[in-house]
Amino acid sequence: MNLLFRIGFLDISIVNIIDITLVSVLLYQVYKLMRGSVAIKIFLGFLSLYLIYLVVNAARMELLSIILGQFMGVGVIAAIILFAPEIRKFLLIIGKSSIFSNENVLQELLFWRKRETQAFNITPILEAAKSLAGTSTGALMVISRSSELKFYAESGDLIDAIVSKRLLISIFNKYSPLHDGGVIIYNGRVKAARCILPVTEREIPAQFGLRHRAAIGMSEATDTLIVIVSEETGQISLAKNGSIIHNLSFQEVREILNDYLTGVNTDDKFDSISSFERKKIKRTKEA
Ligand SMILES: Nc1ncnc2c1ncn2[C@@H]1O[C@H](COP(=O)(O)OP(=O)(O)OP(=O)(O)O)[C@@H](O)[C@H]1O
Repeated sequence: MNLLFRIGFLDISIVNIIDITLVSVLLYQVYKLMRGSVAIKIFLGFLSLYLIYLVVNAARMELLSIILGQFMGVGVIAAIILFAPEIRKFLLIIGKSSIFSNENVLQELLFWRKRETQAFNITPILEAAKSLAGTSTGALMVISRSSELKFYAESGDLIDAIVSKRLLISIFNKYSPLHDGGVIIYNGRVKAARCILPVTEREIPAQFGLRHRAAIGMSEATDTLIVIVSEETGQISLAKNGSIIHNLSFQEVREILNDYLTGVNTDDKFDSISSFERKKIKRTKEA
């Protein structure tokens, strides 16, 4: 059964409406994924060309339709090459939200294993951050609640030691061979140090260098919370889901870290990069 509606001279069926709704949702998701990156301009260019192609095709303008049709055919391959990072990110997001992304959930289903608790004592992390900030020592700590992040851990040196203030301070000490890159902390253990994290490709405020770029990139690619201690200012920031909160007090870091590890939604606390810029401009004007 396919109900038909007549709007003007157009006959629209329920299937058409579902089709249009799904395409709109998909396009919006793609737009959200690319917002702020250079790729959005290329995407909008492609979309405009495709719409012109549809109109030209419907109007039966054959010559133009053939030319644009050829361009669209090559365009798909070109789009795959041009949008490779965005396609990768899109697939990662799907993987992240799927049941198989969580190693423990999979193990639970397959082996009926009891899930280990992910909440652990965060005081050593906070005290280390405080001490590192006090001596303006740069640090990047990736806290994961759902996975060991083996792929990223293997890019650095595997450690697998109980997290402690002394250990973290030793790792990030400027003279330590392990201080470059990020540490990965999972289930109360420092899994690895000197890890290379993915760098965001979005435009971010000029004040953020590579350390912050890597933290934002890691938060885009995984469900992790990243603690950043700035070497330049000694300030502490947190990154999650591609957003960042800057210059936090230790109490704020403690609260957000606690909420994250106990599964409370903290997303509303994080500024998107654009709103961070807007707030900064407002603060400058007010001063
Ligand atoms: N892809 C990456 N993965 C992990 N760590 C990285 C990555 N890129 C840079 N870093 C770390 O960031 C350091 C460089 O930080 P940089 O000064 O450029 O950043 P920043 O955001 O300005 O931070 P700060 O405020 O501490 O100066 C490097 O020494 C390295 O430890």
